[in-house]
Amino acid sequence: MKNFPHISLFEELNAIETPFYLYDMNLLNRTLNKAKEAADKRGYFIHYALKANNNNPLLIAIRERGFGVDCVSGNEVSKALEMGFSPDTIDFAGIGKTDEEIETALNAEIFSLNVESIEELEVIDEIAGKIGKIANVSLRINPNIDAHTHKNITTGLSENKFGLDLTMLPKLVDRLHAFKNVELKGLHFHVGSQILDLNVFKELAQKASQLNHYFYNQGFKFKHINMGGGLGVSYKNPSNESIVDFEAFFKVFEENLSLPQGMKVHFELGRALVAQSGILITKVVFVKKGLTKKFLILDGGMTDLIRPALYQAFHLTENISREEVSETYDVVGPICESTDCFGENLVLSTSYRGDLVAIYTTGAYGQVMSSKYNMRDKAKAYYVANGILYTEKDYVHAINAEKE
Ligand SMILES: Cc1ncc(COP(=O)(O)O)c(C=O)c1O
Ligand SMILES: N[C@@H](CCCC[NH3+])C(=O)O
Repeated sequence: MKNFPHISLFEELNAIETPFYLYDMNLLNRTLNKAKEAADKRGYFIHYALKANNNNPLLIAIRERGFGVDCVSGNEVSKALEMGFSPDTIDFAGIGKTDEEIETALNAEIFSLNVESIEELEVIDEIAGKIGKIANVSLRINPNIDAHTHKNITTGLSENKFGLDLTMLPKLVDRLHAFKNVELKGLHFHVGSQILDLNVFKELAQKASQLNHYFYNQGFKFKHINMGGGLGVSYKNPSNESIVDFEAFFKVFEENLSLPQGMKVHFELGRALVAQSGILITKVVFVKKGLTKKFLILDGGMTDLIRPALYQAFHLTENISREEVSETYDVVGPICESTDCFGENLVLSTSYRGDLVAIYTTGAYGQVMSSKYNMRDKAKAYYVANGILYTEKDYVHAINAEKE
């Protein structure tokens, strides 16, 4: 259990019904502080990509540091507003916004609707006209950059369902002046997720600067440029690399963006802000001997954490009930699907029925992507702060009491 930082709480954790998510609020706060410090010193603004995790304690910490929110559905916009984020810090992306979702965003007068097609722009213009609003809009351009990440989470290559293709720009520019109820505020990019190669961001910064220049020369003087999210985290080494190098990330943009004076630079980070703060805790139900393999069958499965099944994603997995590392297992969940497997040939402590197993780096795209398939109950969330274990209600109560 080299990586488990909350072993002093073992008895309490062992008494909770598994599987459950455990969030480290001290680590979250340190991560947010580092990100903010590196962004603030360059005048950059971060919208947290709420899709990564929408639990209230995390959103409160994010709001309190003055971050905005990046949303991808009308319900996410409503959630951000409900949690007290100021409308002028909320942006809304997504290729298939419904009329109702567009209306929700327009009525709330959010910072920007990030538009992904000419067809969408036409509808936004029409709806804004109908309800007497001027829509704040940014154009999501697909810069045709290879994000060098898993093919299922890359979004910036040509003929991707996301964004406006570069070849369409002349046609787009011709049409832009015709929209009466739209104010073009900025450009938006996002090329993929879990990007570890900073050269991808260097290429993005350079291409984005050229594209902004192209629009500038056509008379479009945008107020902001949004570089999206996508910064990756270490799934292999969560305890040694618990906080992403935000300084190095923002420096790439500082060195490679070339923009007119006064233009604001925005980001939409999700995973890098919250992934390492979450751990999925699950219990060994059976240790099953196969013909040549041993299976560790857990009570947590792909309904609780779908990333391994969906993207063949690796998450470091440890038996936290025992010390010595000595056996090789295929670690699987109980769901009736062959892809319900957290990892093959993983080396863990010799494990026994009832042991607790920690699956790390699950704060982003973990709990939010859970389902009730097989009529399973959803895993609950617990929070640790300063060595104390809380339910969500108790944690929110404690931080409110602290403020009084
Ligand atoms: C448009 C957009 N912005 C931001 C994000 C956040 O990405 P990440 O969690 O990789 O930072 C995503 C998800 O990939 C996205 O699609
Ligand atoms: N959900 C994905 C990333 C997609 C991000 C949204 N565009 C993951 O778990 O890695």
